[in-house]
Amino acid sequence: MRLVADALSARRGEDLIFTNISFTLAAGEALVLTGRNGSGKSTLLRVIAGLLLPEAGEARCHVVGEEGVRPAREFSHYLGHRNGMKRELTVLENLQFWKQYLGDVGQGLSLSIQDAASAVDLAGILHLPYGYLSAGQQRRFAMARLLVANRPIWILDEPTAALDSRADRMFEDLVRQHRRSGGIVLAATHQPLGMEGAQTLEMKGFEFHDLEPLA
Ligand SMILES: Nc1ncnc2c1ncn2[C@@H]1O[C@H](COP(=O)(O)OP(=O)(O)OP(=O)(O)O)[C@@H](O)[C@H]1O
Repeated sequence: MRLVADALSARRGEDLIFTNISFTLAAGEALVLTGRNGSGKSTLLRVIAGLLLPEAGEARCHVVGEEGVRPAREFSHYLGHRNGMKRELTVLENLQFWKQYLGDVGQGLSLSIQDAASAVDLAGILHLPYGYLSAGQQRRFAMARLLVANRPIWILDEPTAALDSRADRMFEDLVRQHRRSGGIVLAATHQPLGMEGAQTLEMKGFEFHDLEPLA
């Protein structure tokens, strides 16, 4: 599996946020996005995940043994700033929904919901409504979503916000394990996050132009 971002440009509202971004990631490789607030990190991650249409270019996957290419979104997990869970449903119901909705793609097997809960150190509270959990517990279960459906590309936007240092390490291990089994990881993060040897890409954002003084 290879992920290729080819000359991507994206617009938010009227503004071009970035142009001509290209990179290639092979199985097991990772990319860390850096850059100041508002420089376009989340926008690029959302474009690759297929949640925003690019203005130009494409993000595609080359799958070993398959002819042709497929959109990167078909192989991607996206963990954004929000957890993507319904507060009124139990943790189990939320994860059941995601397991069924996302399904497995590529080689490799997903974990059962019980095993995913254990992997994020929260076995035993699957029956609780998601809204009852602490912010850190909610984030851990959002991470468990990455495990209940097998998708080779993990797209992570500040994934460890709200986590304590123990949970940071737990997530680092999950990222390392994912990469060892051939997974690809893209992240906007200020934490080390198991991203050893990762490529980095500094987002510059669009240029601010000086405003004309008022007459
Ligand atoms: N829905 C939107 N409509 C219009 N402009 C937007 C929208 N979302 C983001 N932007 C603008 O796009 C630019 C890039 O935002 P983005 O969230 O990609 O940056 P970021 O590098 O991830 O920032 P941060 O580090 O603060 O999370 C910013 O100038 C932001 O104001």
